[in-house]
Amino acid sequence: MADITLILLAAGSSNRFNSDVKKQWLRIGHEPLWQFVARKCVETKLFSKIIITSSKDDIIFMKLYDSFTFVEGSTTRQKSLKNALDKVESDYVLISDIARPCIDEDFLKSIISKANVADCIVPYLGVSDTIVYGDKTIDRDKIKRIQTPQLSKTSTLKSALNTQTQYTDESSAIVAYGGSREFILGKSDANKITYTKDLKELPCLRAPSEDILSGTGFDVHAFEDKKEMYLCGVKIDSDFGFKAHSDGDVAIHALIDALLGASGMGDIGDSFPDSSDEYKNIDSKVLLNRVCTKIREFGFVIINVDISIAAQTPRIGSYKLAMRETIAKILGCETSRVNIKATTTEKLGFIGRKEGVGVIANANLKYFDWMKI
Ligand SMILES: Nc1ccn([C@@H]2O[C@H](COP(=O)(O)OP(=O)(O)OP(=O)(O)O)[C@@H](O)[C@H]2O)c(=O)n1
Ligand SMILES: C[C@](O)(CO)[C@H](O)COP(=O)(O)O
Repeated sequence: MADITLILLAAGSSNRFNSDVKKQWLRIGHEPLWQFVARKCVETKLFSKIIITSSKDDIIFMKLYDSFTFVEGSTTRQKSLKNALDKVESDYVLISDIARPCIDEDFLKSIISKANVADCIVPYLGVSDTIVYGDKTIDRDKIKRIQTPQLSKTSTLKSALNTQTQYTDESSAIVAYGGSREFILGKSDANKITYTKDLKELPCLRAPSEDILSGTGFDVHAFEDKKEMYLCGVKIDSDFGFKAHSDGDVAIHALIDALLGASGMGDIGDSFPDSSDEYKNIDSKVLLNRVCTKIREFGFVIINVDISIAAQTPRIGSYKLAMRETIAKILGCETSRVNIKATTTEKLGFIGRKEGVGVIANANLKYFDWMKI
């Protein structure tokens, strides 16, 4: 069998999908869609290497899920593809949109079996409706809806893409370059998710798991004179604040770790390293907002959070409602889904000696149910 590298393109921004969730992160059972597709392709044993293109922001999290070769994408499909092609050494390369999740082994084999027939093997579907272009009814038998996966000779495709012209698929680039293209009949299972309505047409997609995912976060900060104090995003009336690289909002930091824990997305230092100047004195509400956006993009919904603040000083009671409201607004949930508790440590330990504050937070998430869209 020919040596074939598979490139799965997953660096798009899902604009037309128009949802909080990016289509490549929709959950099939527990798996994000990109992993569901890649795993099925691994199981076919047809490929010597699998490369996945993804946005720079997503790659760090994808690496927590699996050990494929991840390559940073770019602003267009073709530019993302070129980044991945730089890593291809095999004679043939099969390229597919991650947004075509229901391609199966038989379909892949039927495309690969034509490897020697042309420079690019392309699946297509015909159309059965009348087609009008401007005022003119055109011959619909000449219309082809082009699908992926497409199999190309690697050297031909690399040469064909050595251009500034942007093509919407590999076969168009190869034909424009003077290469040959062989069409084979595609299938509706290989249709692409572009809009949310497309999901209903794809038979292989299982519902997301109904499991509840729970995470815990813990953080401590020492007091520091002459700083403003923020807890849960609320300014506290105090002569001192917290020693920290950021604004020191220890409660938001614990909450971020709880959310990252529940979603399996590492910890706060992985996302916002304290070695980076970008985060110096940063408002922790901005960090929480970024984490919430990512959590939603990756297919999670926040159920509730619970925050326990251990402080001998300051007294928290009068701030609790403002804290709940501030956090709920950032989380995009009802105030009732955010609970704030406070306790002293009965003057024991570093908290009791008024040297700092400790916070434990808990978060519960579920998967976004795209079947209800
Ligand atoms: N800069 C880009 C744009 C697209 N793609 C990938 O190319 C495939 C086809 O693109 P499309 O369906 O248009 O996806 P998006 O670009 O995400 O969608 P939209 O145009 O609606 O934002 C997708 O699997 C997408 O992830 C990519 O790798 N890099
Ligand atoms: C490659 C493709 O899927 C073939 O139909 C299509 O051209 C991708 O276009 P998009 O605008 O990037 O979705």
